[in-house]
Amino acid sequence: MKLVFIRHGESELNLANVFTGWLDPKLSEKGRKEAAQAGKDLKEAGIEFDYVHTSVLTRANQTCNIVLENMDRLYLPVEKNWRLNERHYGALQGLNKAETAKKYGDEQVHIWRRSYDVRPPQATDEQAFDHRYDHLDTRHMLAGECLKDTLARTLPYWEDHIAPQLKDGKNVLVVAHGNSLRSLIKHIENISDEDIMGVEIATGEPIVYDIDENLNIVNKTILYKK
Ligand SMILES: O=C(O)[C@H](O)COP(=O)(O)O
Repeated sequence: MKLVFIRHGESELNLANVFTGWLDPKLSEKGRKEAAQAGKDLKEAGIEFDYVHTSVLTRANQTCNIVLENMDRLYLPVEKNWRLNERHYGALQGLNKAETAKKYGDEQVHIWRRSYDVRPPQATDEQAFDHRYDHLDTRHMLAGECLKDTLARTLPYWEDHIAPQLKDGKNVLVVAHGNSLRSLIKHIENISDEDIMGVEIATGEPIVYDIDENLNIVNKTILYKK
C-alpha cells in the first residue's frame, strides 16, 4: 500500500516568516505552484489513491484541491479533521519568527519550534479558537502545543481513520502541516524524542511510503522537482 504525506505549499504567513499554527492564511503564489507540481509528480509516478485526509485549515485544503486537480482525481473522497491541523502555536501565533528570536534569543525560539515536549506560551481562548471549533469542547483543549501534545491528538486520528484504510489494502493521501506530519512521522518511523528535533518537512513535497499489511515501512521516497 502507498501512504503519502504532503505538507501544504508555502502559505502567505510562511512567506512573511510568521508563527502560524491555527491561524488560517491562504497559499502564496509559490505555494500554489508547489501544490500543482506535487500533483503532477504523483500523477507521473502513477500513484492512485483511495482515500484522502486533510486538516480544517485553508492552506492544507487548497493544497489538497490543487494536488487532486493536477492528478485528475478531484472526485476522490476527502475527510477533513481538526486533528490534522498544524501544532497550535499559542501566544506566538501572529508574531514574526526573526523578531521573536531577537527578543527572546535564538535558543529559546529553537526550543519552542523544535523541542518535543516544551510548550510555547499559551494563548487566551479568544485568540486560540475560531468559530470552526465551536463543536469541540475547547475548554479541554490546549491553546499552545508542543509536538508531544500534537501527537496526542493526531494519533487517535491515525489509529481510527488512516491505519484501518491501509490495513484494508487502500492507498491513502494525507495533506497536512509541518508539525502534524512530524508527529505522525515520529510515530510510524519510530523516531526518538531527541532525533525528531532534527526532522524538517519541506512544503509541497510528497513523502511516499510503501507500507506492508502490518503497517511496517518497506520503502520511503520523497518526490520533488523544483
Ligand atoms: O505554524 C507555523 O508557523 C509553520 O507552519 C511551522 O512552523 P515551524 O517551522 O516553526 O514548526
